[in-house]
Amino acid sequence: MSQLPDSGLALDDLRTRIDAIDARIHAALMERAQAESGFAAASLSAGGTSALFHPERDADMMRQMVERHEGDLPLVTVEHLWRDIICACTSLQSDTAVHLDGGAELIDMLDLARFYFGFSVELVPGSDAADVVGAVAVSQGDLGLVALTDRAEMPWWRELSEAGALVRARLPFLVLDERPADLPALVLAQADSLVETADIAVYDARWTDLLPGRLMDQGIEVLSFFRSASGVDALIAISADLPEEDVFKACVAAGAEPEVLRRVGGYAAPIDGNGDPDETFEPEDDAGLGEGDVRK
Ligand SMILES: O=C(O)C(=O)C[C@]1(C(=O)O)C=C[C@@H](O)C=C1
Repeated sequence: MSQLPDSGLALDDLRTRIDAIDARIHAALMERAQAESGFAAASLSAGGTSALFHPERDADMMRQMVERHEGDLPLVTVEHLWRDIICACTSLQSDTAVHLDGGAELIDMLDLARFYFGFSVELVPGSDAADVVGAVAVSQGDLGLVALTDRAEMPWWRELSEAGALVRARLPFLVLDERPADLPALVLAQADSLVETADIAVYDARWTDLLPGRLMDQGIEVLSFFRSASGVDALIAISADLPEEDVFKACVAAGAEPEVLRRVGGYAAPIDGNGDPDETFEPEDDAGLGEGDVRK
């Protein structure tokens, strides 16, 4: 009879053990899918949408997972399995499609979409980010996936609004030095009351002149920017603890006095999967900016 050196168990015994574990996993999956019923109605009465997309809750669950994770199985594998399970369960409650930004490499976009939303949701290719914003805004609770590039080809975030689509999550959520599905992206969804609980607030900020290099000193991350004829259109991220007037002051202190400053969403702070699970991800620099007031 063949033996496996690490466990000392015979092949048949190992298979019996695996069968028992699989039966427990399968039973738990069926139980979870059943437990999901009732969430759509509860979500609507809590001020959410029927989409059953609650990224702050997702973030809490992922943080718990990171804390209890041990052993050889890569954390990112557990993340993906868990995302697939969540989306398979929610798709029993609501039909949510995900609209994809056609401006990004299709293979990267598909990888990201399937990693986070599994195979239970319909994917709808869009022509560009603005198209995705529009599609989410008029949908029955669909989501949008927009690739984040330092420099945008158009200020697509101008169309984000409380009445339409807002930024609701940032991907990848689990930040690792190397990981699959690593295209930086934002998830868009229709406004719901739960956006207020996000860790990080996202603003549409516009000012004349250059993009100052001192924004990061004020705790402002430039997610993306567009250089217009009159100045800069930027999508910026800053702690959601700050009231809007303090965000304005922070921009002014950095040398970018906004003519427009509009809150256009928020997201749960990504987890740094490389280090201490209690620490949230801190971006290394100002979206690749150097020291001076340079990028035009
Ligand atoms: O806890 C919720 O609010 C749910 O809607 C349930 C659930 C889940 O399946 O665990 C589903 C979708 C959300 O994104 C987060 C969690």
